[in-house]
Amino acid sequence: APSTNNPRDTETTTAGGNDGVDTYDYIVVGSGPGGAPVASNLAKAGHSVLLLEAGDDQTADITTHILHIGNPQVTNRWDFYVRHYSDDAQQLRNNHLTWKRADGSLWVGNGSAAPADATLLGIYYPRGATLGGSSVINAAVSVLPPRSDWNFIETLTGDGSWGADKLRRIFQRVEKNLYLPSGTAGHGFNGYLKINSNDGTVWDNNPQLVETLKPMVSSVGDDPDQILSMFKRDLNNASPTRDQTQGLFGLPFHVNQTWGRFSARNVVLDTLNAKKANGSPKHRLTLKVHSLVSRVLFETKPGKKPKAIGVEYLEGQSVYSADPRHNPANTGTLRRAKARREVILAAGVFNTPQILQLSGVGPAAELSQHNITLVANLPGVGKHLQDNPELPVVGLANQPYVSIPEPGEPVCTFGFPPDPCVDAFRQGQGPYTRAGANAHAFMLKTNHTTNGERDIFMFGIGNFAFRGYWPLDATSNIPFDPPGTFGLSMVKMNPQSRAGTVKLRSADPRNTPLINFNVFNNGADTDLDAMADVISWARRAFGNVAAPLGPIRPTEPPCSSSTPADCRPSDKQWIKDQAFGHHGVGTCAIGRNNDPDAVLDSKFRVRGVTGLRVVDGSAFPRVPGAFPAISTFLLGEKASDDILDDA
Ligand SMILES: Cc1cc2nc3c(=O)[nH]c(=O)nc-3n(C[C@H](O)[C@H](O)[C@H](O)COP(=O)(O)OP(=O)(O)OC[C@H]3O[C@@H](n4cnc5c(N)ncnc54)[C@H](O)[C@@H]3O)c2cc1C
Repeated sequence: APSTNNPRDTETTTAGGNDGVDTYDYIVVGSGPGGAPVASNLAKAGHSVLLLEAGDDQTADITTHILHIGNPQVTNRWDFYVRHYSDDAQQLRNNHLTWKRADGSLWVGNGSAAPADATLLGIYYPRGATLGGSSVINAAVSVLPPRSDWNFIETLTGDGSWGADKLRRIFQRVEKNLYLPSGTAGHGFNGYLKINSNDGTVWDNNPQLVETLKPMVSSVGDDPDQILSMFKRDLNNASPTRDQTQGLFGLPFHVNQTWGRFSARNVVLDTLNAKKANGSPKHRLTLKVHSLVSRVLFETKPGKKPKAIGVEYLEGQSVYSADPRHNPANTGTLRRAKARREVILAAGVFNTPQILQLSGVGPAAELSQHNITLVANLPGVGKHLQDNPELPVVGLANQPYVSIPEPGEPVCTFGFPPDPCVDAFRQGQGPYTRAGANAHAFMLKTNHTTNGERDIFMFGIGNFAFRGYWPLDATSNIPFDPPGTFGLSMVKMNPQSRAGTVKLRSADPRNTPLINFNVFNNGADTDLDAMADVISWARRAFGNVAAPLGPIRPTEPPCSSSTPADCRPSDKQWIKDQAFGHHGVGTCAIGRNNDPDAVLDSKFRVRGVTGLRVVDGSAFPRVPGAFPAISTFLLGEKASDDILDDA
């Protein structure tokens, strides 16, 4: 069934001007890490809540439960194509541009190699569009941001309910830590948000990876002979020096005891399925999937700010054009729902600003181009899009990386059927029930850190380098990595560039917006120099990997010279050309009262109107740390507190 209604939750009111439209206390739009906790907490507090989600509920798809194979699928993702630059010449240098050919097929490669009949779509940027949002398709890396990211919001807004200590307490409230001794300071053990880390055994089966990481450990002054204990160091520890501490750590993930994905979907379903003793629903939560919200409805009265009183949505499967299953003939059925108290937008970094703009809340000049009636002139809606630039430093070892199988265990095909590891997973056994070899993080502080904190996050992969995303059904000129490839993925934290934009392509709510990340714009040298330093550092570390595996020969970024200074200009150009991202935030940012670009106040309220908040990745004024999912869950929790305080 496309929707799950608790009949007594909906009140179809014919009196009081509600026009026979279903009315709830709150309407939440989007069920990712931002929206799911809000919908759940408001319902648990006794309110009636309608949660509208454009995607499906894919709980029945086993791949959405197995982190090791849970990639974006046609059933759970939206395909966006973005620009990194306004400058066409620079844009065309990216090796992962997706193009559409005359026969409708997709091709991936840079501008110099594109077939003559190909039209540029852009750089592929998938988002989760399913119950649970992107937390159902992400890599589930679960890292708290540095304290400074939360303190920044406190300083920016002067709101003492922000700040690192406050958010750490929220984390403790919601975390269900599965990898540390109960009672470990700074962690929670009784919450809902399951976070697990490696138990150390994976490293026995991946000795070459361990050898590869040893020179990196030495480079920050740590003892490589102690490396196995470092894999269990807690990256989310509460030490006051955490954000300055370099070196190797274990990497936590939002998964359960047997490495099954825990996502925002669980938060919704657990609330929806909770029952009273008599078997009736415990909470007044109504979920409607296949519901693409097209605009917020406002009530306007003289002398008062416009008040959000509900939403319009298109009911139907795959109505949005980014859905790979989209059929343009499917226009959906227009529906309305009303909110007595508030509407909360949590549709993600691209769709929340799109909904606001379609509703008349955004930059006045842009809205008038699309003949949208202005409700509130907020120039910051869709501005300040930002991301963590990511790039692998790649090398070739003298041997292939071999992961030693546990005796008697099947060989996994990573989702290609028949995959014997899927059956084993269903029985709580096999390789998919344990941490993979990517369950480590190497943290580095470069000379370009702007605040004395570590500014680079890394992890290493054998036989493969992660160069970003492109449509899997595309043909491409991207070569396969030979066995022995070592891909050291680096993620730039605290990126300085915050100049991306999300603008309406048209007033059709089924159309995707125009997205340009404008990467390496402001503060470009800080980010580029930090990443270029890491490339030089990694080449040195590769050269120090012991025989017979090493030394590892650096292959990418390409540079034939052995003199680091000679490589630097081409390295910086390579970073500009090939860095990618998938952590976009900031398009409806919280900001100070006198900032014209501040879309939200410190309580997530949309300025210029009442009854409307934004609670998702768009609200961050800067990218939280290296990975935003856990920070977004915490936003959802904090916003729940703020909304209930006002209720
Ligand atoms: C492939 C991939 C890998 C990632 N890996 C990691 C990682 O390992 N660790 C990490 O921390 N972060 C990772 N991220 C990022 C992280 O998952 C997101 O930052 C996070 O999920 C954002 O949460 P959100 O609530 O803002 O939006 P989302 O999770 O994107 O949820 C938005 C929801 O709103 C729905 N929606 C959109 N428009 C409408 C509409 N008009 N009407 C109704 N519903 C709508 C969407 O269908 C979606 O379900 C990854 C993201 C991707 C895509």
